[in-house]
Amino acid sequence: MILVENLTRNFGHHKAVNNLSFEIKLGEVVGFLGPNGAGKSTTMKMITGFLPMTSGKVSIDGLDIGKNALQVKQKVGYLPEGAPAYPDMTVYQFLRFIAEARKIPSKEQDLAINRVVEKVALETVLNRQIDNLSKGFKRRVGIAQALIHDPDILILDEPTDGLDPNQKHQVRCLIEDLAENKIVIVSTHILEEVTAVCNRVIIIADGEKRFDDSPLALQQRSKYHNAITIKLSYMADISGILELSGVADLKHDKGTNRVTIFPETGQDITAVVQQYIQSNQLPVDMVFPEQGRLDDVFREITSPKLTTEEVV
Ligand SMILES: Nc1ncnc2c1ncn2[C@@H]1O[C@H](COP(=O)(O)OP(=O)(O)OP(=O)(O)O)[C@@H](O)[C@H]1O
Repeated sequence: MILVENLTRNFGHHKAVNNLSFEIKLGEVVGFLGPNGAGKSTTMKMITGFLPMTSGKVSIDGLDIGKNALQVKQKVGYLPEGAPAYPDMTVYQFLRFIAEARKIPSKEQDLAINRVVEKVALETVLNRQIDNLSKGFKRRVGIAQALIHDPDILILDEPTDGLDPNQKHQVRCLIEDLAENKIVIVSTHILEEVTAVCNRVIIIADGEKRFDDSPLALQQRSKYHNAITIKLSYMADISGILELSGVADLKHDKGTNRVTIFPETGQDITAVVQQYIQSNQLPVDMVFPEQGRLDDVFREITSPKLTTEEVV
């Protein structure tokens, strides 16, 4: 278990992380989200013991990181932002080097290297120089080094940043696979990542926690959650839709002839809308169920807090 209590880090007068508290249990895959400069990497570095905190407390399985840094680091695998490695080394040399640095006994190193090479599928590039690998493979090498000592906790800072869609997909599948019996924290500013791989979302902005709940709860904050958009092939009278039970509002974009129908909170309006379309023989080309627009929710959650003077 990870327990973070009132974690704070100042750089000069700037509070990069401000009084952050949360608790993460085994089996949780946490998306740690925030805009650029929100304090994600600074938090990750403090949780992994790579950066001293200004104040607060981090403990892992009851061990205070300030007092037991070495023991805590043995429990944690960390992929820093940008997945730094030694570019002149081959993948094998790098993993061997990390196994040494992690003080894995010589007799167990081959086993540890083979295990992560298989897990992360690095067999085909084992003897290639890291510098010459694609970004996707470089990232996988970074994940392999984080896993080499078989940690219970995996902290990945922007693991899919800069990857193409196929590579992103591969890394996400890998994270899902790894998450089974670990705690995984994935720092990202990519919203789709959260719904793809995480079962919990923590959002920070200006170093402070702004949201901590499930990805579904995040989607439910969107006005578009469970809304339905229909595309009309030509103009038709749709005024009766607003009278339907459970419908809160509608938006008609006359340029594209798309109508978005918003439900009252918690209502499922699929059946009533479909029935209305049929009984009124509306010229509908397509029907799109909406999941919720996370971009809007993210903007709302992370927008700067207004001061009392600004509110007045
Ligand atoms: N070593 C440092 N010295 C001074 N300021 C720093 C240092 N490291 C981070 N900061 C500042 O602290 C704030 C938080 O930075 P951090 O890198 O943690 O943000 P982030 O959420 O990871 O951003 P990004 O998504 O851009 O990586 C930023 O304003 C950053 O400029």
